[in-house]
Amino acid sequence: MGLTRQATGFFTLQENFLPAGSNGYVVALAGNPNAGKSTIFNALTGLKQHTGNWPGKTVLQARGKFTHQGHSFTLVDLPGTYSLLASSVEEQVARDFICFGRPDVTVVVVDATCLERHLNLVLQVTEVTSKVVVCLNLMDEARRKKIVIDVSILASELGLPVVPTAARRGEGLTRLKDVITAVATGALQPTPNPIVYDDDIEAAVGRMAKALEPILRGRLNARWVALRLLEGDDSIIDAIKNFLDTELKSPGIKLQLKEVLT
Ligand SMILES: Nc1nc2c(ncn2[C@@H]2O[C@H](COP(=O)(O)OP(=O)(O)OP(=O)(O)O)[C@@H](O)[C@H]2O)c(=O)[nH]1
Ligand SMILES: [Mg+2]
Repeated sequence: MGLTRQATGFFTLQENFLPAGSNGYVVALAGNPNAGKSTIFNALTGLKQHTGNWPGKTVLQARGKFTHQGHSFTLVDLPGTYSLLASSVEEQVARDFICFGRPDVTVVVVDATCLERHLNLVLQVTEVTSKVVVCLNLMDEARRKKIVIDVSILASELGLPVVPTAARRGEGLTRLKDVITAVATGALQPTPNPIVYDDDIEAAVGRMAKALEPILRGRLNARWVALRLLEGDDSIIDAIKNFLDTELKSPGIKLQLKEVLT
């Protein structure tokens, strides 16, 4: 019967973002609502994705292209999301793309005027992928509010490149493209500082991840999946079934999970 629609779920997801003939690197733009993702998207691609002052307006991901230093990029503007826990449609769209769309680079746009709140998503994304660039946007607002951020300390604490921008004025966007290019080509390899949990959680996650590795076969970060399962986020089981056509409900995995939890 050949490949079924279901069996090609992963490719279907890619097709949604990348129509036939697309080439080059894929860059995801993630971030909390109102961080300035669509403003950056429009500035980089020349398209006119709606921007405004209310949260959650980008519900579906928009796609556009740009070239830089001789490389082609497809930029995907994701809906605003506070977390990757997929508790709303927007969060699920963003999570699914970051996890299963396999972007070459994920840019997390954060608001420099309320950095602490926005860094939560940065940390969550680094649990899925290390190919992350932090875009520290709204720097003009931060300056106006006399907020001073030591960008190099922030970068070394996170283990990630951090690019300050004021996207509405076009500030910092060339450097943002330089850094995206460096990460996409592998010239720059971010090494995010891992989040370390309590010993008992780490032990459970370690065992669970080991059981998941042969099933996921490098298509998704096993540690991240283990954390979601231990947290009781069952939506990841369905997403893995959909996009990777892989069953996590097998008796083997259920048993593993039960063993780890007891
Ligand atoms: N002052 C200032 N305003 C900005 C900057 N970047 C974006 N904005 C403004 O912030 C508001 C939100 O920007 P958007 O680009 O729509 O934000 P978003 O992250 O796409 O929002 P969602 O789609 O809801 O997730 C708009 O009014 C932008 O003009 C910036 O660097 N400085
Ligand atoms: Mg938007």
